[in-house]
Amino acid sequence: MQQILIIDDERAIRKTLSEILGYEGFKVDEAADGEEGWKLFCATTYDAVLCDIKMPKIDGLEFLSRATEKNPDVPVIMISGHGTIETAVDAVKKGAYDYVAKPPDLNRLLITIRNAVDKNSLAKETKVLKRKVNRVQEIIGESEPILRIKDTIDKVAPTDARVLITGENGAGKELVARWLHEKSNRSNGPLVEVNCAAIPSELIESELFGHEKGSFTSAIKQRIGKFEQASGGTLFLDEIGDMSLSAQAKVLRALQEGKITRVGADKEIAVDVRVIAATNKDLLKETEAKNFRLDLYHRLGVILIHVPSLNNRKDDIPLLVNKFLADIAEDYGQAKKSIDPAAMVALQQHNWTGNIRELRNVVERLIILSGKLITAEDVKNFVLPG
Ligand SMILES: Nc1ncnc2c1ncn2[C@@H]1O[C@H](COP(=O)(O)OP(=O)(O)OP(=O)(O)O)[C@@H](O)[C@H]1O
Repeated sequence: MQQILIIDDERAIRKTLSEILGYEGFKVDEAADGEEGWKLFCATTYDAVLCDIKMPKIDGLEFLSRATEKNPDVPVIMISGHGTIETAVDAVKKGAYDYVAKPPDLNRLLITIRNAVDKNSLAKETKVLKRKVNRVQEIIGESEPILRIKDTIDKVAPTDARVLITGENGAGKELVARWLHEKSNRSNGPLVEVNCAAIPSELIESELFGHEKGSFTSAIKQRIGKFEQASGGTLFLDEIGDMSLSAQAKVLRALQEGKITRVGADKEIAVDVRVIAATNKDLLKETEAKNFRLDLYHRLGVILIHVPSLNNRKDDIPLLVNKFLADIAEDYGQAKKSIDPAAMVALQQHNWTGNIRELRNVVERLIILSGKLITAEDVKNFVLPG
């Protein structure tokens, strides 16, 4: 139920407003002066406040300034008597949502309150959504290797040291890179990701360093590369093991000198970028096979983080399953399903690929196909072949 606070020293006005708003379905609290109103405001998060301007002790403007400082999302509507209209206009400039004149026109008052409450709930929804979108997903796991990885992230993130993250596809390398950025002093800067395997080798240089208009046939306008885009932040080079040797040479130069040159340009541009790289390949083997430059390997791998596959940290499986059960239920807008301990053991004993996405898909399938309680039978029928 939406809650409104009415602050007015005239009892008759308080009573009338309170009755009407109560009739309209709001829960209403009343305060006879600014001080009492302030105490109530501090104790409850109201959906809107109606506040008289002229009051003993704390007056309406003082209340407004405290309220906007404490919780700027709660709309405050001023009630102005004779001679305070100018003050009311001033209050709106200082952050009041609106004002109504005394005696209030009840229709107008109700519309104003409804609009204010709607605006407030939209603001709240937007905040929740933004938090959901922006938040980096937690690294789930309490196994020894995961605890070690979290510890390394805490130690390494605030430095500018380059990090090479290895592990199978879907093991969680990108998640580690995101946390390295999030916990670094560069977290207000951009995190720019490049999937080196997804870009054709003839385009990778222009992708990384940018190009000048006309520098090659399809370069119809100037383009800023990922190194420049990431300036002040972090550049995440994913699948670095798939980068061509000629691009490797240029990346090496950029790392050595802190400068890049756009394709087709003569001018060098200084870039302030921290590079984090990841690969599912064994880069040392690739250097032996002459597919990867050893000097670049050493430049990139100041700190090495290996993300082990699920089979090497089976203790984490129940935690991950529970997390996915909760996340997927939330996505579907359903209550979280329970899982029988025997079903959990069956999942834990399964021989997983290194890809955590596989486990998530399995949990999603179980949620869709099982009853309220996921049983070992469900796991056998729907998940584990053979
Ligand atoms: N420890 C973890 N806790 C929770 N979720 C995880 C964990 N590790 C990975 N995930 C999730 O699994 C998925 C795959 O992880 P991520 O993309 O980081 O892997 P990757 O190794 O970078 O994969 P790729 O090699 O395909 O780029 C993502 O949705 C990620 O959020």
